[in-house]
Amino acid sequence: MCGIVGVAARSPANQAIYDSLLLLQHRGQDAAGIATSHDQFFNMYKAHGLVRDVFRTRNMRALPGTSGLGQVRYPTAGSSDSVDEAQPFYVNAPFGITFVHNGNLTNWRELREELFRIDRRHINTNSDSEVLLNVFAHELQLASSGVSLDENAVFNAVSAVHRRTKGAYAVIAQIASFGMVAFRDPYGIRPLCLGSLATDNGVEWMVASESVALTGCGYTFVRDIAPGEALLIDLDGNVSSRQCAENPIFTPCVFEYVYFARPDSLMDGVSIYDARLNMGEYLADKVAKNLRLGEIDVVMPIPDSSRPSAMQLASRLGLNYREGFIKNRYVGRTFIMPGQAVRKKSVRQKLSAIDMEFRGKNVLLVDDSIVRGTTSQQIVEMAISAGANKVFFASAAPPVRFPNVYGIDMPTQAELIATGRDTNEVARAIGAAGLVYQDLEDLESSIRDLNPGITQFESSCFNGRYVTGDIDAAYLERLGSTRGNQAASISDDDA
Ligand SMILES: O=P(O)(O)OC[C@H]1O[C@H](OP(=O)(O)OP(=O)(O)O)[C@H](O)[C@@H]1O
Ligand SMILES: NC(=O)CC[C@H](N)C(=O)O
Ligand SMILES: [Mg+2]
Repeated sequence: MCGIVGVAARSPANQAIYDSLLLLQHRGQDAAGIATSHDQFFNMYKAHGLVRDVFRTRNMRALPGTSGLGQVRYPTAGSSDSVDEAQPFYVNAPFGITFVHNGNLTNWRELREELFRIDRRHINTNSDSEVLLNVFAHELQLASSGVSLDENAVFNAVSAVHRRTKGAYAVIAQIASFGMVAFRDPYGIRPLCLGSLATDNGVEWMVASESVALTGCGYTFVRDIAPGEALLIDLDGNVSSRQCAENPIFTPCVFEYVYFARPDSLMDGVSIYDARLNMGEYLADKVAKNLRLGEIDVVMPIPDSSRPSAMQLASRLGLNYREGFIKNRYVGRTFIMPGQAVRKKSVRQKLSAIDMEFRGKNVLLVDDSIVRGTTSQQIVEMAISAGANKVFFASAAPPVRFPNVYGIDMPTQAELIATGRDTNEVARAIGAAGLVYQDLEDLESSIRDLNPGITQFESSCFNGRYVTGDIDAAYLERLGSTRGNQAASISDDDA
């Protein structure tokens, strides 16, 4: 789940891009990059690491220009080792394009083959994003051949991208000496929004994965980009847009609301914070049905993402709410780290228990989700060694039982703790005295209650339904044997 940003400003853009990437850091911790546009040149710098480690003053100085793009990466194709797969990407023809992508294409292997055989384009990495850029570049070449590059050609190229590609993509691209284009796949699986800032020199624009990047940099949130829509910001700052998909069907990723997005973001008309409070409300009702409330002394969140849900659950049930785990603020998010060994080690480095909150008590721990069980297994253990009498567990999301193919790196069923286990068996596997999972219907209602316009969700990791229609057992098997093995080898190396 990468974070992407594009800035079309009236003064140097590098600092605003850097600042917004810091605000999107929770979406990708593996690599960061910025490409700015100055005169007819692009300047680019990308490397492994967190934003604050990647960019030194000298790198920032080498990024002049009033517009540019940035990305923080969480790999879902290729590997985290290759800096060539960090973003932005660049192609020199047609015109010169820099490009950032959040999401994951599901037909990128076929497209790569097609690009080479028919379109005569070579892809030099295993990144699906490089494939997506080359499809866009090829289609832009076709759409502008024999005519001058204009808005029509750009929008026609995006329409062709929608026809050829499958999967999830939120994209921002810069076309040299022409402008910035941003678009979202026809299902709007990954988020993208627009903000503006009035300055003495005119209006500046920012496009970003989450509204927190806009507001944190002083921009005002304008609107979400619609599924299938493309937006063009020309060199004078004029914005135009067009629906480029034939049949857009809004189907946002439910996991953005559960875990990925920051609580202070507004996404597709929904406050993430409010959605998580609602998740706590619904979960509370299920907890009340499944556990004996009189047995619970205290409710605790697992920092950070579960806090709003845990707090709301406790308040609805009239139970005490305490913080029993303290988070080391210098350790990043565990779930998006590459490799199981490093994820496992990080939970211990990241969270420690305050013994006095546990001693002799029956605690209900609340997390936003249980995926591989890395966090919950260790946290229950820590609670018990801190002196807890009984440890119950509640998850604000349903059991994760299916691989994700749209930008969350969980390629195999085998890695998911709920695979082949019912709720009681998962409870035993994580060492909990009782476990309550949210129902999918309630999870979706938590979000839909705040925006009834969302009629369906991309909830494949919970229900195995893949909205793009191209995912079958053979696809998942191939994904597991390629990416799953790769993930396993990362964990071995890191162990
Ligand atoms: O079952 P698992 O495979 O452990 O995955 C689920 C856990 O991972 C995430 O936390 P993370 O540490 O990534 O981030 P957070 O600080 O935002 O909660 C999520 O919030 C759960 O706690
Ligand atoms: N999580 C993402 O959005 C990843 C983007 C792209 N698929 C990559 O692997 O770099
Ligand atoms: Mg967590």
